[in-house]
Amino acid sequence: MTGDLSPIDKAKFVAARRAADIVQDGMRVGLGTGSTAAWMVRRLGDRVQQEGLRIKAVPTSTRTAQLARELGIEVVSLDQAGWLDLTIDGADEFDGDLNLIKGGGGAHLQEKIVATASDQMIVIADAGKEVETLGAFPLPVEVIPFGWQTTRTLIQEALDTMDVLGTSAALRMNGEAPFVTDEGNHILDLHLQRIGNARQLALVLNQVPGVVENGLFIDICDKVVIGHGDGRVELRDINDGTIELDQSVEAGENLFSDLAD
Ligand SMILES: O=C(CO)[C@H](O)[C@H](O)COP(=O)(O)O
Repeated sequence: MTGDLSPIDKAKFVAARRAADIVQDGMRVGLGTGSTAAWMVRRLGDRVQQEGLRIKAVPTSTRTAQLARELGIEVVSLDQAGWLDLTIDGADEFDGDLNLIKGGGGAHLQEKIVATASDQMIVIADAGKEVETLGAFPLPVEVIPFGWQTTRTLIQEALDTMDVLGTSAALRMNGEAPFVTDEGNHILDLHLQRIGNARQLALVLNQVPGVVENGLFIDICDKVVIGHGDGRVELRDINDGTIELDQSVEAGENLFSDLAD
Protein backbone atom coordinates (compact mmCIF):
# COMPACT_ATOMS: atom_id res chain seq x y z
CA MET A 1 0.00 0.00 0.00
CA THR A 2 2.79 2.43 0.86
CA GLY A 3 4.01 2.06 -2.70
CA ASP A 4 0.73 3.65 -3.79
CA LEU A 5 1.54 6.90 -2.01
CA SER A 6 3.90 9.39 -3.64
CA PRO A 7 6.67 10.85 -1.45
CA ILE A 8 4.68 14.09 -1.27
CA ASP A 9 1.59 12.28 -0.05
CA LYS A 10 3.68 10.40 2.53
CA ALA A 11 5.09 13.74 3.69
CA LYS A 12 1.61 15.21 3.99
CA PHE A 13 0.45 12.12 5.86
CA VAL A 14 3.17 12.16 8.53
CA ALA A 15 2.82 15.92 9.09
CA ALA A 16 -0.96 15.60 9.42
CA ARG A 17 -0.72 12.67 11.78
CA ARG A 18 1.82 14.37 14.03
CA ALA A 19 -0.32 17.51 14.29
CA ALA A 20 -3.54 15.56 14.93
CA ASP A 21 -1.84 13.90 17.88
CA ILE A 22 -1.31 17.32 19.50
CA VAL A 23 -5.10 17.65 19.92
CA GLN A 24 -6.25 16.98 23.49
CA ASP A 25 -9.53 15.83 24.98
CA GLY A 26 -12.09 18.61 25.32
CA MET A 27 -10.48 20.94 22.77
CA ARG A 28 -12.37 23.09 20.29
CA VAL A 29 -10.52 22.58 17.02
CA GLY A 30 -10.62 24.29 13.63
CA LEU A 31 -10.31 21.80 10.78
CA GLY A 32 -8.62 23.04 7.61
CA THR A 33 -9.34 22.10 4.01
CA GLY A 34 -7.28 20.28 1.38
CA SER A 35 -5.54 16.93 0.99
CA THR A 36 -3.16 17.40 3.95
CA ALA A 37 -5.96 18.59 6.21
CA ALA A 38 -8.05 15.58 5.13
CA TRP A 39 -5.34 13.22 6.48
CA MET A 40 -5.47 15.14 9.76
CA VAL A 41 -9.27 14.88 9.94
CA ARG A 42 -9.05 11.13 9.28
CA ARG A 43 -6.55 10.72 12.10
CA LEU A 44 -8.80 12.70 14.46
CA GLY A 45 -11.69 10.48 13.39
CA ASP A 46 -9.62 7.42 14.34
CA ARG A 47 -8.82 8.96 17.72
CA VAL A 48 -12.50 9.72 18.33
CA GLN A 49 -13.46 6.13 17.50
CA GLN A 50 -10.54 4.35 19.17
CA GLU A 51 -9.59 6.51 22.15
CA GLY A 52 -12.93 8.18 22.83
CA LEU A 53 -11.35 11.58 22.15
CA ARG A 54 -14.01 14.28 22.66
CA ILE A 55 -13.61 17.43 20.61
CA LYS A 56 -15.83 20.07 19.09
CA ALA A 57 -14.71 20.72 15.54
CA VAL A 58 -15.29 23.75 13.33
CA PRO A 59 -14.71 22.86 9.67
CA THR A 60 -13.52 25.44 7.16
CA SER A 61 -15.49 24.13 4.17
CA THR A 62 -18.46 21.96 3.29
CA ARG A 63 -15.98 19.28 2.11
CA THR A 64 -14.26 19.11 5.47
CA ALA A 65 -17.57 19.26 7.34
CA GLN A 66 -18.85 16.28 5.40
CA LEU A 67 -15.67 14.26 6.02
CA ALA A 68 -15.65 15.08 9.74
CA ARG A 69 -19.29 14.08 10.15
CA GLU A 70 -18.73 10.81 8.26
CA LEU A 71 -15.92 9.98 10.70
CA GLY A 72 -18.06 10.63 13.77
CA ILE A 73 -16.41 13.91 14.79
CA GLU A 74 -18.76 16.39 16.49
CA VAL A 75 -19.14 19.39 14.19
CA VAL A 76 -20.27 22.78 15.49
CA SER A 77 -20.40 26.21 13.90
CA LEU A 78 -17.79 28.83 14.72
CA ASP A 79 -20.41 30.89 16.50
CA GLN A 80 -21.42 27.91 18.62
CA ALA A 81 -17.78 27.28 19.53
CA GLY A 82 -17.11 30.97 20.14
CA TRP A 83 -13.32 30.62 20.28
CA LEU A 84 -11.01 27.75 19.40
CA ASP A 85 -8.03 26.22 21.16
CA LEU A 86 -6.34 25.25 17.95
CA THR A 87 -6.73 25.23 14.18
CA ILE A 88 -4.80 22.77 12.01
CA ASP A 89 -4.68 23.47 8.29
CA GLY A 90 -2.57 22.99 5.20
CA ALA A 91 -0.93 25.72 3.12
CA ASP A 92 0.22 26.29 -0.43
CA GLU A 93 3.40 28.12 0.62
CA PHE A 94 5.04 29.16 3.88
CA ASP A 95 8.10 31.34 4.45
CA GLY A 96 10.63 31.62 7.28
CA ASP A 97 8.31 33.89 9.29
CA LEU A 98 5.49 31.36 8.85
CA ASN A 99 3.54 33.75 6.64
CA LEU A 100 1.44 31.76 4.20
CA ILE A 101 -0.29 31.60 0.88
CA LYS A 102 -3.53 29.65 1.19
CA GLY A 103 -6.63 29.15 -0.91
CA GLY A 104 -5.43 26.63 -3.48
CA GLY A 105 -8.56 24.71 -2.52
CA GLY A 106 -10.69 27.86 -2.60
CA ALA A 107 -11.48 27.85 1.13
CA HIS A 108 -9.19 30.61 2.42
CA LEU A 109 -12.03 32.92 3.52
CA GLN A 110 -13.43 30.53 6.11
CA GLU A 111 -9.91 29.26 6.85
CA LYS A 112 -8.71 32.76 7.74
CA ILE A 113 -11.73 33.50 9.94
CA VAL A 114 -11.38 30.21 11.79
CA ALA A 115 -7.59 30.43 12.22
CA THR A 116 -7.85 34.00 13.48
CA ALA A 117 -10.44 32.91 16.06
CA SER A 118 -8.01 30.33 17.50
CA ASP A 119 -5.41 30.50 20.25
CA GLN A 120 -3.03 28.74 17.91
CA MET A 121 -2.78 27.89 14.21
CA ILE A 122 -0.65 24.91 13.23
CA VAL A 123 0.15 24.47 9.55
CA ILE A 124 0.83 21.00 8.20
CA ALA A 125 2.78 20.77 4.97
CA ASP A 126 5.22 18.74 2.94
CA ALA A 127 8.72 20.21 2.80
CA GLY A 128 8.22 21.41 -0.79
CA LYS A 129 5.84 24.13 0.40
CA GLU A 130 8.63 26.10 2.09
CA VAL A 131 9.82 29.16 0.14
CA GLU A 132 12.23 32.01 0.72
CA THR A 133 9.79 34.57 -0.68
CA LEU A 134 6.06 34.00 -1.13
CA GLY A 135 4.54 34.31 -4.58
CA ALA A 136 5.50 31.42 -6.86
CA PHE A 137 2.13 29.87 -6.03
CA PRO A 138 -0.65 31.99 -7.58
CA LEU A 139 -2.27 34.10 -4.85
CA PRO A 140 -6.03 33.39 -4.53
CA VAL A 141 -8.29 36.39 -4.04
CA GLU A 142 -11.99 35.78 -3.37
CA VAL A 143 -14.21 38.36 -5.10
CA ILE A 144 -17.98 38.75 -5.24
CA PRO A 145 -19.47 37.81 -8.63
CA PHE A 146 -21.05 41.26 -9.13
CA GLY A 147 -18.73 43.30 -11.33
CA TRP A 148 -15.85 40.85 -10.92
CA GLN A 149 -14.15 42.07 -14.13
CA THR A 150 -14.12 45.63 -12.78
CA THR A 151 -12.75 44.29 -9.50
CA ARG A 152 -10.02 42.54 -11.48
CA THR A 153 -9.09 45.80 -13.23
CA LEU A 154 -8.95 47.60 -9.87
CA ILE A 155 -6.74 44.81 -8.47
CA GLN A 156 -4.40 45.07 -11.44
CA GLU A 157 -4.14 48.85 -10.95
CA ALA A 158 -3.34 48.29 -7.27
CA LEU A 159 -0.70 45.68 -8.17
CA ASP A 160 1.02 48.15 -10.52
CA THR A 161 2.00 50.18 -7.45
CA MET A 162 3.35 47.17 -5.56
CA ASP A 163 6.62 45.24 -5.30
CA VAL A 164 5.51 42.23 -7.35
CA LEU A 165 6.92 40.76 -10.54
CA GLY A 166 3.77 39.91 -12.50
CA THR A 167 0.22 41.22 -12.51
CA SER A 168 -1.90 38.67 -14.32
CA ALA A 169 -5.17 37.75 -12.58
CA ALA A 170 -6.95 34.64 -13.84
CA LEU A 171 -10.55 33.77 -13.02
CA ARG A 172 -10.49 30.29 -11.49
CA MET A 173 -12.62 27.88 -13.49
CA ASN A 174 -14.41 24.65 -12.66
CA GLY A 175 -14.68 23.09 -16.10
CA GLU A 176 -16.54 25.53 -18.33
CA ALA A 177 -17.97 27.61 -15.46
CA PRO A 178 -16.31 29.92 -12.94
CA PHE A 179 -15.36 28.22 -9.67
CA VAL A 180 -17.83 29.08 -6.90
CA THR A 181 -16.70 29.15 -3.27
CA ASP A 182 -18.75 27.98 -0.27
CA GLU A 183 -19.78 31.63 0.15
CA GLY A 184 -21.00 31.87 -3.46
CA ASN A 185 -18.07 33.97 -4.67
CA HIS A 186 -15.42 33.64 -7.41
CA ILE A 187 -11.64 33.45 -7.14
CA LEU A 188 -9.01 35.40 -9.03
CA ASP A 189 -5.59 33.72 -8.98
CA LEU A 190 -2.87 36.36 -9.09
CA HIS A 191 0.27 35.17 -10.88
CA LEU A 192 2.83 37.36 -9.14
CA GLN A 193 5.95 35.13 -9.11
CA ARG A 194 7.44 36.99 -6.15
CA ILE A 195 5.74 39.08 -3.44
CA GLY A 196 8.21 41.61 -2.08
CA ASN A 197 6.00 42.96 0.73
CA ALA A 198 3.33 40.43 1.59
CA ARG A 199 2.04 42.37 4.60
CA GLN A 200 1.40 45.47 2.51
CA LEU A 201 -0.10 43.51 -0.38
CA ALA A 202 -2.56 41.77 1.94
CA LEU A 203 -3.81 45.16 3.17
CA VAL A 204 -3.94 46.75 -0.30
CA LEU A 205 -5.90 43.87 -1.84
CA ASN A 206 -8.57 43.90 0.86
CA GLN A 207 -9.17 47.62 0.23
CA VAL A 208 -10.33 47.00 -3.35
CA PRO A 209 -14.16 47.08 -3.54
CA GLY A 210 -15.44 43.62 -4.48
CA VAL A 211 -12.57 41.78 -2.79
CA VAL A 212 -13.80 39.61 0.05
CA GLU A 213 -10.48 38.13 1.23
CA ASN A 214 -7.02 37.32 -0.07
CA GLY A 215 -5.01 34.17 0.60
CA LEU A 216 -2.10 35.82 2.42
CA PHE A 217 -1.98 34.75 6.08
CA ILE A 218 0.30 37.22 7.84
CA ASP A 219 1.17 36.69 11.53
CA ILE A 220 -1.59 34.10 11.90
CA CYS A 221 0.36 30.83 11.90
CA ASP A 222 2.21 29.90 15.11
CA LYS A 223 3.71 26.56 14.26
CA VAL A 224 4.44 24.46 11.20
CA VAL A 225 4.73 20.69 11.09
CA ILE A 226 6.79 19.80 8.04
CA GLY A 227 6.63 16.26 6.71
CA HIS A 228 9.25 14.55 4.56
CA GLY A 229 8.70 11.66 2.18
CA ASP A 230 10.88 9.31 4.28
CA GLY A 231 8.83 9.81 7.45
CA ARG A 232 10.87 12.55 9.10
CA VAL A 233 8.83 15.32 10.71
CA GLU A 234 10.04 18.77 11.72
CA LEU A 235 8.18 21.10 14.07
CA ARG A 236 8.92 24.83 14.03
CA ASP A 237 7.44 27.30 16.49
CA ILE A 238 7.51 30.96 15.51
CA ASN A 239 6.82 32.22 19.06
CA ASP A 240 9.82 30.73 20.84
CA GLY A 241 11.94 29.90 17.80
CA THR A 242 12.21 26.22 18.72
CA ILE A 243 12.82 23.58 16.11
CA GLU A 244 12.26 19.89 16.81
CA LEU A 245 13.28 17.22 14.37
CA ASP A 246 11.93 13.69 14.50
CA GLN A 247 14.40 11.65 12.47
CA SER A 248 12.56 8.41 12.97
CA VAL A 249 12.27 7.18 9.42
CA GLU A 250 11.33 3.79 10.80
CA ALA A 251 8.45 5.33 12.74
CA GLY A 252 7.31 6.99 9.55
CA GLU A 253 7.34 3.66 7.75
CA ASN A 254 5.25 2.10 10.51
CA LEU A 255 2.79 4.91 10.06
CA PHE A 256 2.58 4.25 6.36
CA SER A 257 1.78 0.61 7.05
CA ASP A 258 -1.27 1.86 8.98
CA LEU A 259 -2.63 2.94 5.62
CA ALA A 260 -3.22 -0.62 4.55
CA ASP A 261 -7.02 -0.14 4.34
O1 LIG B 1 -5.55 26.57 1.50
C1 LIG B 1 -6.01 25.49 1.24
C2 LIG B 1 -7.40 25.29 0.79
O2 LIG B 1 -8.04 26.51 0.59
C3 LIG B 1 -5.16 24.27 1.41
O3 LIG B 1 -4.76 24.19 2.72
C4 LIG B 1 -3.97 24.37 0.52
O4 LIG B 1 -4.44 24.53 -0.82
C5 LIG B 1 -3.08 23.13 0.60
O5 LIG B 1 -3.75 22.03 0.05
P1 LIG B 1 -3.11 20.58 0.04
O6 LIG B 1 -2.99 20.14 1.46
O7 LIG B 1 -4.10 19.74 -0.75
O8 LIG B 1 -1.76 20.66 -0.64
